[in-house]
Amino acid sequence: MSKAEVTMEVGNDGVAVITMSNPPVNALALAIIAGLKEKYAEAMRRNDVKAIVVTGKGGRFSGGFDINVFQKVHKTADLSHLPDASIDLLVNTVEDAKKPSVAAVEGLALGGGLEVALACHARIAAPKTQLGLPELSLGVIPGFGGTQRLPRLVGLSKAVEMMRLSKSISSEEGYKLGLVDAVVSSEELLKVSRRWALDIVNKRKPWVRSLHQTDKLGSVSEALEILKISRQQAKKTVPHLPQHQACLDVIEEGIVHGGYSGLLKETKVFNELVLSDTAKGLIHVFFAQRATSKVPNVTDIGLKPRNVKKVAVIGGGLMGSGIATALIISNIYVVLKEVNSEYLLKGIKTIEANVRGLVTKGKLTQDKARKALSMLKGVLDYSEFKDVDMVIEAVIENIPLKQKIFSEIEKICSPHCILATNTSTIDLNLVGEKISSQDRIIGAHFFSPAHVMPLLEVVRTEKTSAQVILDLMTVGKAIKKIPVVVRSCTGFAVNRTFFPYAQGAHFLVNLGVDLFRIDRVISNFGLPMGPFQLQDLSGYGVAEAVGKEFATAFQGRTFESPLVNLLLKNGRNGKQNGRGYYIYEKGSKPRPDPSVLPIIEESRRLANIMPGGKVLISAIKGGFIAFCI
Ligand SMILES: CCCCCCCCCCCCC[C@H](O)CC(=O)SCCNC(=O)CCNC(=O)[C@H](O)C(C)(C)COP(=O)(O)OP(=O)(O)OC[C@H]1O[C@@H](n2cnc3c(N)ncnc32)[C@H](O)[C@@H]1OP(=O)(O)O
Repeated sequence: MSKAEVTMEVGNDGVAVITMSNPPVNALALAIIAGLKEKYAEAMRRNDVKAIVVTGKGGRFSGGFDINVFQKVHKTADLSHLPDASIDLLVNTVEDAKKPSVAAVEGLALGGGLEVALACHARIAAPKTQLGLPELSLGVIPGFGGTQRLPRLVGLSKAVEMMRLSKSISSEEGYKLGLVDAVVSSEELLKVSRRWALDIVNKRKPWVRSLHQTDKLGSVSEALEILKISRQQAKKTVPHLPQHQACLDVIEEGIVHGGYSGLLKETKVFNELVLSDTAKGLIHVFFAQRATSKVPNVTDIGLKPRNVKKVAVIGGGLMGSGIATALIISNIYVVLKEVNSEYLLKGIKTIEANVRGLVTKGKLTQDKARKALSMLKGVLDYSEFKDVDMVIEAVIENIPLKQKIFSEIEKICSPHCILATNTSTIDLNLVGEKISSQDRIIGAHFFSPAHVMPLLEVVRTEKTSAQVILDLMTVGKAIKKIPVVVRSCTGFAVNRTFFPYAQGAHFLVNLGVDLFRIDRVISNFGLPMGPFQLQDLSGYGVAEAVGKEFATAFQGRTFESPLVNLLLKNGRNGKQNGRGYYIYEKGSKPRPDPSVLPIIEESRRLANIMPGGKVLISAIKGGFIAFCI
């Protein structure tokens, strides 16, 4: 691991180029921050230095403050790891220095990295550079002045949107907004930045200290109105996350009392949030998510991923069409196979609707949508399977059917073709029982909607080869998923965890607890929705199939609720046919469906676990909540 360092080179033009180097993202480790202070002090002392350019090595400016430091703080609860650099470094040393600084920004400038650039007197960026303040996604707020400088450069509304959604913008958009002073090619970046710095010295360019700019803030009353609306949005969408309101409070402090006061409050609030449970949890997730990409004896044995250009998806239902969508929008050619023209057309229509939905949400351009759909071919047989690099089977959770399909595709596909199943629960050894090439069997368990949800369970058996695992992990990353490698057992990781949770919910309902109250308790606890609304989304057929698998795998240890089967008999299948626990009407939130209550009563009668169940409500309620936590 090359060490973190800050270098400085002074050119004949009198410009000192200070370069941060801390691969792979030039994170602002404490050594980098100390190095910046040291080089700046030297640059200020030297008479041959007229101006400074700050840049990052390796085509990236900086990915922000070193998040490892937060982990150190969490372990020790010792904030001294976080001495104040916002004022000391970025105000006193950079922004208020007697010599101007220009940031030469390439690749990405995120968090503290962008904040260093904001403290400079101009920013020159290479094309498509990623600029953002994603600190709220880590449970904190920008702590190097971003809450004050960003609104003063791009305007309050845009700044609040970028911070609250941890949404980056490109250097091109930054130029339009006034965050970036010029966008030039990588080759020109340093030259233009040096010239810009000298132009500031010679008064040919403005010497801008963004902390003191107010022209983009509008009037205080307008600003307070924007913040009021943002507060209401945060209260509604993320009521459990303290960093959102805290960020708005800090921004307001600076608007009402001035940028410097805002900085002082920012540092205080930042240090409080660093120790919050939310920050501890989200920073753990940050590293845990990256740790999943390191799989012993797979990613560390020198294997190179093979190029997967063409994938066959078998089954154009909810999951198959979602998987096909995820592949084609990432430029992977898809052959979608169904058993008849009606189902095939339905699958293709679903994919087209998925792609249109992404365009409507601004997640895909029209051109990319057209290109994606051009990479989809519907078939009714295996004739196009000879040259596919991977097959993903996504048919119903029926073991004999899956075994039949795998026998067929093993005969038709090339010997290197990856044979994947999207099963959510069935043991892969069972799925592949009838084929010989067990090393190519792997689970590609997507989560509905497959073209949206980021998690991809990569399920391996004892025989799955390291190459196949690596190939699927690579495809997962290419289609913007987070691949997590798990072993093959009933339920793999997610459903094995989810199943007892769902069981508990059904247990309580059959004990007499109000179903809709359970959903309210869970959504008030902070999950996106309760177990029954979620069951409406995934459909009752899945719930019944998964329930049977678990009952078989854990005989005598599961509670078999009659409710799902009664619902199916009553012609209900959740949101899919508009008849679930809730009523689904376009444009409005799901409403409890009173016509489901008699079915629930019937389930209680059949389950007969506790007549009425009233006596246990308090204990159960406590137990259930504890259970969910
Ligand atoms: C004078 C002395 C005084 C000392 C002062 C002390 C400070 C004072 C108080 C602190 C104030 C800080 C204020 C600041 O506002 C806070 C922040 O900046 S928080 C961090 C904000 N940045 C981010 O959230 C970005 C996080 N990273 C990413 O989004 C992505 O990594 C990326 C940068 C977009 C790159 O993505 P990829 O190319 O996919 O690469 P990976 O994600 O796999 O990452 C590769 C590798 O790098 C590690 N890494 C990435 N970012 C950071 C980081 N910011 N800090 C530490 N490490 C980082 C990542 O974990 C991977 O590591 P690996 O898994 O390979 O070991």
